[in-house]
Amino acid sequence: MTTSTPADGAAAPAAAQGTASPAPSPEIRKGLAGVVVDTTAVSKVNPDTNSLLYRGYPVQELAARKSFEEVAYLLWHGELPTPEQLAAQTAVERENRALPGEVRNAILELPTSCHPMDVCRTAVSVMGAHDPSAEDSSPEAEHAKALRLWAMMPAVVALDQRRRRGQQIVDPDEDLGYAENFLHMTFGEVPDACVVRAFEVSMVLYAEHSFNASTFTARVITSTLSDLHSAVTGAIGALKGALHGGANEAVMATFAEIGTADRAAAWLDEALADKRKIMGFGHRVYKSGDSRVPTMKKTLDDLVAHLGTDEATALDELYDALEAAMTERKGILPNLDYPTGPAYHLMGFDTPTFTPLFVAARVVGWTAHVVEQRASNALIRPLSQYVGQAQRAVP
Ligand SMILES: CC(=O)SCCNC(=O)CCNC(=O)[C@H](O)C(C)(C)COP(=O)(O)OP(=O)(O)OC[C@H]1O[C@@H](n2cnc3c(N)ncnc32)[C@H](O)[C@@H]1OP(=O)(O)O
Ligand SMILES: O=C([O-])CC(=O)C(=O)O
Repeated sequence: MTTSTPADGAAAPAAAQGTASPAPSPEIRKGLAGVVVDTTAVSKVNPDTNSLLYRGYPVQELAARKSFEEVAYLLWHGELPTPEQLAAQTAVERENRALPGEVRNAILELPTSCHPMDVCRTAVSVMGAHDPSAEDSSPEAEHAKALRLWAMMPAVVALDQRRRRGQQIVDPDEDLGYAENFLHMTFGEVPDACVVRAFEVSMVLYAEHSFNASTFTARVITSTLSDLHSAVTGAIGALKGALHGGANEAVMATFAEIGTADRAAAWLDEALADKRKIMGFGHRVYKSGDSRVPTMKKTLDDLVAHLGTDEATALDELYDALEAAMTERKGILPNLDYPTGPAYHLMGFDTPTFTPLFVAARVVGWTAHVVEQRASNALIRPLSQYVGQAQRAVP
């Protein structure tokens, strides 16, 4: 026999105390949907106006006018940097781009068959084990660790894609900006400005998104007074799933399954009949469109026009056909993972590298939230309603 009780920690029901009233049922919000759990000053997601503000600035304006480095500074410090502040951050970022030997060796020991998100997770864990101030949680130490971690992530992602392709590892180039250097380490050369710009826009758009599942994971871990690298390691695990960051690579699997634009509607009807979730569509917070999609779709279209290949045009047509069919059948709109998937493919990244690219950007948001959580901490520990066996004697 199973029993249903009030939430653990709640007052015992009157019935259990010998009176007749039934046990009150606690309100359960599955998946914490619609629950406000804390305040934040890092970003504001507004589904009513389809807007996203980073520290008060509209993200599409930041994507158009600011570098990813400037946006990272803004998210960490609350204000855009002065030229001196940016130069100081840039100097530290460039100094820390090369992976320490122990991180590089740990990656090279992993099987090339493991998922690149496992590589990211392991790399961050090893960075934490070797970080001289791993256990120092002062705001200064946390910012310094966040900056080092952010600076090293491109080398992790690039090294892993190259080793899986059997290519020689490319060292960072201190004369290049963040986005150019990332692409240089991955592809052995800096691509055209249009590709660099598209990549940088994706980094800005992916950098932060309030209390999404991976950021909340980082905040839960921080709330126990654990360290920053543990919080980021856990967040990477949460981002890997297909309902969150893993959707950007799942989008490419969908496109591969469909093949061509003319097959999109029929494919969708069958997938929906089979009750499949269509990756890259839908969102827990935005119900009438993701604020970031118009900017990223325009960036994808620019990339397609710039490349001018049949493959790029066909991919864009397939994108439009599936979006139109999904809007018509279900009224469910694309999220950011929908345009970033094909954009990363056209830039030349392997599909399993897409979610690690999301990590490289979101590490900024995660660490901004770690600092915010620590500054005003309360252990995150919700209640549950027990529905298991009633109390019984051990035989
Ligand atoms: C950057 C990011 O992390 S954005 C999210 C990336 N994830 C994805 O793209 C995965 C696909 N999308 C989904 O699974 C969902 O839309 C989520 C998980 C993102 C949001 O889910 P929720 O807010 O919990 O919405 P929920 O799952 O309750 O959906 C409501 C209804 O819409 C349907 N629905 C939502 N998204 C989809 C989808 N992508 N494909 C098909 N149906 C969908 C659900 O089946 C449900 O239908 P029902 O009421 O008939 O049962
Ligand atoms: O907010 C969410 O739930 C998911 C998302 O779009 C993100 O993390 O960028």
